[in-house]
Amino acid sequence: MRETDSGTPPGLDTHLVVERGEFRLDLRLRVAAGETVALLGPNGAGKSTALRALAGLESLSDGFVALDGRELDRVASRRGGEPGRAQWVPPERRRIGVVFQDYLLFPHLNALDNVAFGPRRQGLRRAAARARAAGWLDRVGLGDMGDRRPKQLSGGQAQRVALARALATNPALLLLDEPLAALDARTRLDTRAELHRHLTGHTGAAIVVTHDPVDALMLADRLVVIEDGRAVQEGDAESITARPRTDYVARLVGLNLYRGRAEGHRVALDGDLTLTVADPLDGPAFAAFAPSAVALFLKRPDGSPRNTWRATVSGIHRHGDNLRVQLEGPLRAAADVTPAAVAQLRLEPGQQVWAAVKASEIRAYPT
Ligand SMILES: Nc1ncnc2c1ncn2[C@@H]1O[C@H](COP(=O)(O)OP(=O)(O)OP(=O)(O)O)[C@@H](O)[C@H]1O
Repeated sequence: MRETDSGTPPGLDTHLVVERGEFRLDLRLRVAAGETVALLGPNGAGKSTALRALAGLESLSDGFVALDGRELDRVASRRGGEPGRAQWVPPERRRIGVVFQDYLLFPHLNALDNVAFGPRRQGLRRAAARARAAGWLDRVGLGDMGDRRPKQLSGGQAQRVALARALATNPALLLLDEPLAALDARTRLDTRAELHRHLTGHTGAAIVVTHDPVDALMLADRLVVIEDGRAVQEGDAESITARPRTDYVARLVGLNLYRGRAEGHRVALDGDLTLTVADPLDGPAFAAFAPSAVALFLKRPDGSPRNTWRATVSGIHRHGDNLRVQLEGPLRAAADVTPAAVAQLRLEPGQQVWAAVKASEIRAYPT
């Protein structure tokens, strides 16, 4: 691996602490050069605050930001009063490219000059900066739109110009805040694929903030889930999907998740229900199963070695080709059933049913 002057591997190394009234962001994060990390989390988790702090637009209460071995920000020891800055590089001198939702393009410059702005700042002459900008507009498929003002571009086009503008400076760190959120479904699909290509070609580190698990899975090498200012789970898509550790993550990946205590093949859940699982385990455990693993019956099913419980239907919604049935009772759970099954069982809110899940469909793992 390439090394920086200080001998550290290139990329981002940071500990962000931002205190703002009740809210506290406390996030330790490393992103290698060439790697894309998705920051995922519910509203108000602190995702945008993290990006703004990295860009230098938000003051750290504590911690540091180092990029390619160079410190951009460090808060001096806080003992005895207000935090001071031991190191501070202003936003415009950080090698960071940003695409923020509320900060897309300069309205008074055309697309070409928007993209040329960064290279100009880096000291390139006007003609050279424009040539580089034209090259980037080409790469995002907007070679013929250089003379358009932002208000003459569609949302998707403006987003691509913003991406070209961020990449044109060859940033060591690329920050994208909900890059696809404003786009309609069709444009989103195309832009996501295109963005993925650019991220793959980008040699610096990249962080993408998103609400959308599909965007995160498609764009990033690694996911970091933050809730209430802290990282609650991180890993690749496979490990997070297989073993969610919070209710938010479980909902995100579409699983029913419960906490309990395992003793061999039995997991006693925090309510008073005990599940039988296929793989034995001991100690505090999570148990998770997919909504599609839940079968519904009007009468208690017998014979098969299933987990069964009595439940009340609290809601029915369309979910892809199936219907998702929300169940209340000793276990709050979602069940995916076919429209035919809903009709046959005459399911409706308020109705009592029996729910069943096979032991082999339940994943149990330590907390
Ligand atoms: N300018 C501000 N002044 C005071 N509090 C703020 C400000 N901006 C954000 N907050 C608070 O800081 C916390 C983190 O907000 P932040 O915008 O970083 O979350 P987020 O994860 O990006 O959320 P979203 O997905 O809704 O954009 C929230 O509790 C929010 O209410």
